[in-house]
Amino acid sequence: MSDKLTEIMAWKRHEIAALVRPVAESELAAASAARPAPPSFRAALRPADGQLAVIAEIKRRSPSAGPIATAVSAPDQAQRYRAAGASALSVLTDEKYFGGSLADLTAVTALFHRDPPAVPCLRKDFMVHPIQVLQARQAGASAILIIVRALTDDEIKSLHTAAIAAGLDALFEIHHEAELDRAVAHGAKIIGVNNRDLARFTTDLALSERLIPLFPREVIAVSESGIFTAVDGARARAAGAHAVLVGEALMKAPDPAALMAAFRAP
Ligand SMILES: O=P(O)(O)OC[C@@H](O)[C@@H](O)c1c[nH]c2ccccc12
Repeated sequence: MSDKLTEIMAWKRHEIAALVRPVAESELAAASAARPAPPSFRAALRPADGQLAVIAEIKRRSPSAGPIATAVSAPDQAQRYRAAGASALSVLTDEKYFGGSLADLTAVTALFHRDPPAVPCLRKDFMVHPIQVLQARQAGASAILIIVRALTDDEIKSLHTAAIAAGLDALFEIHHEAELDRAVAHGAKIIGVNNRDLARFTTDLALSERLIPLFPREVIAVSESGIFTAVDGARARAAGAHAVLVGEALMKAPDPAALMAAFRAP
């Protein structure tokens, strides 16, 4: 595992230590039933028109890019992305490394509740315990992230079981072929290739081109990171991606709608 990812996961375990307690599937189901059902993340990634789905990420900064758009309001950015045609949103909720928060996610889903239509939101964070899945459901998320290379099989099983109990989808993120086998073994329905190597902070879409063709046909494929241009979007589509997950390029785009259209251009 990359040293930066190791560092972040260690921080995350420390950060949530005070919250950690057993979380029964019944509690997750009750938390889900107590709130309006969130829009389906999985359905958003297979649009009826067959076009490439765009998951637009709200990301103020990152270890690899540094500051991106540090003063942006999450609800404002969410509205901008919705107006631009985003299929779904990815909302960073890690504060230390990415400048996000659970409050951001709650504000975005509350906005969509007040002012429909709602766009499904992925809670983008380093998940290590079901308590974070409960937090995600309570914040109105539609999906959570499972970073395969950073978790044991028991941890993955625990998070995936909790997500299912809470009525959430799970985006399994991989960076190597061995991780694809693990994700499939866990019954992943949505698998993303992170084109960024968190050890060297390099990105290479060749990773999506190599790994996505190996996915089982029924799995929804997402190409994540380092997608900036129409060519990048075309490469992801040609590799067999159903969706792209884009942060920095869309956070910096003067016209997010034009950039999303460019990713989808035939
Ligand atoms: O800003 P980019 O290069 O478009 O990357 C977006 C997204 O893929 C990236 O932020 C990401 C992919 N996997 C993650 C896991 C945690 C935090 C962030 C990420």
